[in-house]
Amino acid sequence: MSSESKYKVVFVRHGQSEWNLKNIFTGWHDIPLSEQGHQEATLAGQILKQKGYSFDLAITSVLQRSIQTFNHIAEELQIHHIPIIKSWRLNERHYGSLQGLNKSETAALHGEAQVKIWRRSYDVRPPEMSIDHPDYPGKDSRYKHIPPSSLPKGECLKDTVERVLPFWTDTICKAIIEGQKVIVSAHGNSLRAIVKYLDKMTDEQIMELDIPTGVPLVYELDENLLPVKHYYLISQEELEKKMQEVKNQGKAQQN
Ligand SMILES: O=C(O)[C@@H](CO)OP(=O)(O)O
Repeated sequence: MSSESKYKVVFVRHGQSEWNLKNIFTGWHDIPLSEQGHQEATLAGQILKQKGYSFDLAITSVLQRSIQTFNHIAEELQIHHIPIIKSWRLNERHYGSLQGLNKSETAALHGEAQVKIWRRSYDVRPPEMSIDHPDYPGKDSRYKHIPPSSLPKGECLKDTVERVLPFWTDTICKAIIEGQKVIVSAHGNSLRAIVKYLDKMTDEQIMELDIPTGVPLVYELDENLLPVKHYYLISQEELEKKMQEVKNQGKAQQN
């Protein structure tokens, strides 16, 4: 089995959004970056520039926080000209009727253990969103090409894996094999879906993985697109701090 690195792909979770800041379940709700999120995305671009990265193709979800994040990176790297593929398949995990609720208040009401199950279990779905909910994707013209039966009303990570992986294989892997340098600007849980697949993580292992906002994550892949190694482009200390911040969002009391 080859373990030589042949390709690199860079993932980045969008910078902090307005709803990350307010600690609200977000999912497919289309909320912009916060001031801190804009700064994190700019910093991600500066780090990539400083380390000599450049890209031929950008891939984002159809949610503005991922697109804004790439735009900051494009600004820093001066790569506004490269093609961007935007796909709903990279959207955040759909959080069902939890979307719009504060995570700490939900933990105070239902318990931290239940919130951890909703946030991080592999195959337990959050409560379903009704089709009357203002955020129901069937009301949004950007999803009109998707058959209603494929539109989520609330996903567990397993559901997200099932919609992300065909896109990973058919579009992202294809571009990587063609020799394109690809950056993927997406979301905490759509990236957890890809990472679980790449690193063959168990359903238990993935529960403990949190992806911080606005930090480039490099995967080196062999000729068969199997991972050789991966690393974040910030110090271990900063990384642990940022990962812990994500974990803490499910606590009834912050701090
Ligand atoms: O609210 C969400 O959509 C996600 C990402 O921000 O949160 P969590 O980390 O709780 O899965």
